[in-house]
Amino acid sequence: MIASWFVSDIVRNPATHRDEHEVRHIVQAIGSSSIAKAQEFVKDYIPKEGPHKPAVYASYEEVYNDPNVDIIYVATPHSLHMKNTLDAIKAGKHVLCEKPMAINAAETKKMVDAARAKGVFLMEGSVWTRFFPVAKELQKLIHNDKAIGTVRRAFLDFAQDRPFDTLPSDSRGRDPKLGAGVLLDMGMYTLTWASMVFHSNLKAKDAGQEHEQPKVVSRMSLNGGADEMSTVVLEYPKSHAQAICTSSYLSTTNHEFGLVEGTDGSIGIYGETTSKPGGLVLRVKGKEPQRMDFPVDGWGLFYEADAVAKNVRDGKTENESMPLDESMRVMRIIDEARQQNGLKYPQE
Ligand SMILES: NC(=O)C1=CN([C@@H]2O[C@H](COP(=O)(O)OP(=O)(O)OC[C@H]3O[C@@H](n4cnc5c(N)ncnc54)[C@H](OP(=O)(O)O)[C@@H]3O)[C@@H](O)[C@H]2O)C=CC1
Ligand SMILES: O=C1OC[C@@H](O)[C@H](O)[C@H]1O
Repeated sequence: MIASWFVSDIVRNPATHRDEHEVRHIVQAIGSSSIAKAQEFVKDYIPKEGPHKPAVYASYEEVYNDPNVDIIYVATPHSLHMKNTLDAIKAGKHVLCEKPMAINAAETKKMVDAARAKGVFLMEGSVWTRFFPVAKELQKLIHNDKAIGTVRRAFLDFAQDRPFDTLPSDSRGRDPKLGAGVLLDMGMYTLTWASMVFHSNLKAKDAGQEHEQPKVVSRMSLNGGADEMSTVVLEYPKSHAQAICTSSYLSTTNHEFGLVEGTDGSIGIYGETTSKPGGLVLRVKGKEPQRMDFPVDGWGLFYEADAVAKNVRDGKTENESMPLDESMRVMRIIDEARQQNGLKYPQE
C-alpha cells in the first residue's frame, strides 16, 4: 500500500507542485515478487505521459544491482526490513526504509552499523511526519518561541478501528512473524511526536545524549502474540514532564490527536491521521485561540523524499532531523515497553 502512496507523491514535478527547484525524483526500477505485480504497479502509479519508464524486476536483488538506481525505498512488512536494507547496503545503495526501522533495537543497530561501515545514506521513513511544515512549526513554537512556556504534559494518540480478527491471519497487520503490533506500527508515531515536543533540534551527534531520556512505563493488551492496544508513559523526572502515548486498533483517534500543555498555554495538533498532520491550535492563556492550517496536496511523503534527495546530493549519510541514533532511541523505548508486557516476536 505505502509504496503506491510514496510513488504517486514523488512522480509529481517538484517545481510545479511545490515550488521545489533543487531536486527531482526518478523511479528507475520497481522490484516485486512477480513481474505481473510490478507491471500493474507501473500502470497504476507511473504517469503514462512521463519522461521515465522504470525497469521492472521479479526480485528485489535486481533492483539493488541496477546501476541506474541511487537509493532503495524499502516498503515491506516490518520483519523483512533488516534483510532488505542489509542486502541493499551490501550492493552499495543508499536506503530509505519505511517505519519502523526493524522489529527491535538489535536489528536496527545491525542496519545502522552496516550503513555507517559502507558509508551510505540510511534513514527510517516512519518519520515522514517530521518533515511536514506543521511539525516544524510545532517545534518552533515550543522550543524557539516558548509560546506555551515550559512544557509539562503531552497526550498523543494514534488509533484506527481494525481489530485483528477482521484481518487475514497472515497479513502484516496481524501476523507476529511479520512484526505486527500497534505500538510498532502506529504507536511509534506518538513516540515521534513526543520526541519533537521534548527533544528540540535533534542533530546526528546529540540525539540520545544531550536530551533527558525518559523513564518508560507501558501497558498493552495482547491478542494472538501482538499488541492490539498499547499505552506508553514517558516520564522526564528532571523536567517534571510526561508524555502519554496511546495507540489502538480498537478505536478511532480524534481529529485533534495531540495536545501539548505548557505553563502558559497549550497546543492542539490535528489532522487526517497522526502520521499526516494538518494543523495546530495555539491556546495561550488570556488570548484568543489561534488556528494554523497547513493543507497538503497529496500524501505528504514528498516532504521527506525531498529532504532525503538533498542529503544524498550533498553526500550526507544521515538526516539531521531524523538521525540514526534517534531511530535507535525510539526502538529501545519500544523494546522496553514490549519487555514490560512480555511481548516477544517469534524471531527473538
Ligand atoms: N509511512 C506511512 O504512513 C505508512 C507506512 N507503512 C509502512 O510501510 C511498510 C509496508 O506496509 P504496507 O504497504 O501496508 O504493506 P503491504 O502488506 O500492503 O505491502 C507490503 C509489500 O511487501 C512485499 N512483501 C514481501 N514479502 C512479503 C511477505 N512475506 N508478506 C507480505 N508482503 C510481502 C509485497 O510486495 P511484492 O509482492 O510486490 O514484493 C507486499 O505488497 C511497513 O513497514 C509499514 O509500517 C504502511 C502504511 C503507511
Ligand atoms: O504508518 C502507518 O500509518 C497508517 C496506518 O494505517 C498503517 O497501519 C501504518 O503502517
